[in-house]
Amino acid sequence: MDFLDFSFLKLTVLDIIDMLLVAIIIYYIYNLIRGTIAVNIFIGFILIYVLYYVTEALKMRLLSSILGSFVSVGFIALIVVFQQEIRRFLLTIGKNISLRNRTWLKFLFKKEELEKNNMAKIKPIIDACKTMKKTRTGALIVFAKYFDQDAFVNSGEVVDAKISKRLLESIFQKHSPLHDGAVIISENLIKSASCILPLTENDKLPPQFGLRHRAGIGVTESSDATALIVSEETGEISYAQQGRVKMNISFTDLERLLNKDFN
Ligand SMILES: Nc1ncnc2c1ncn2[C@@H]1O[C@H](COP(=O)(O)OP(=O)(O)OP(=O)(O)O)[C@@H](O)[C@H]1O
Repeated sequence: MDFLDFSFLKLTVLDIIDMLLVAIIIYYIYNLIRGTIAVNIFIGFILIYVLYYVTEALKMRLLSSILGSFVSVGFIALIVVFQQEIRRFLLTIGKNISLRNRTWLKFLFKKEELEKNNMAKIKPIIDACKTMKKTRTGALIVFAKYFDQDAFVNSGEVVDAKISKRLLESIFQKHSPLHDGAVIISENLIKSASCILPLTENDKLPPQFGLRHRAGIGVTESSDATALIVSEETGEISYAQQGRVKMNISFTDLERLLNKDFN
């Protein structure tokens, strides 16, 4: 069978390491975009890429040249389509580096002291959520690790105030002029209020999720922020992270999540 050349199947140890590394990268990319519509585009692109290699190895010239040109242009298209995910990926790398620095900080300044300080920051937020849950006050609070001036300030009102239970409750109470939209917390401050966020396009969300939940999830798809949503309808608290949402969480869970993500 001269026309079939399977010489490309000869594997060396380096090839196996190479494939393992590619598999790990693909797994991480998949994990990053799981639950978002980007996953379908990603799977489609991987299939075309595999097909291209198969047709090239089988020397199907016409098909492989068509797929080849698609793959080369596809890389540019991928950058455009996945710009939000690429941005999140780069932010995750940066975040991991700063997390490592924080581990050193814990060695330098006792772990318990950092946790105590963190709890002092989280408590007013949890207490405000308890009240808003009871009074069925809708709220959307975003915790941004990097405060993106353009994204958050342009659409809302600058607040730049210390985090306090009463301030959060006042912002979200129904008659406040700032109650519509999201509050952004960053750098230990309530940076802005009444911010308009990008809505998620995820079509697999529960039907009861309206604009507040969609905005909370949307902001976590396009940035490394996390979002806390108090439902006006049910008082339920949801927590969104990387485009995924945990519904109806308890205050103990909320405390654990904020302790992990907001410091
Ligand atoms: N793009 C947006 N960015 C930030 N907040 C938004 C955005 N769109 C809508 N909101 C907020 O969501 C509110 C409307 O919420 P809606 O009832 O549609 O949401 P929901 O997810 O069903 O939540 P709830 O359970 O509280 O009703 C608006 O009053 C506004 O405060």
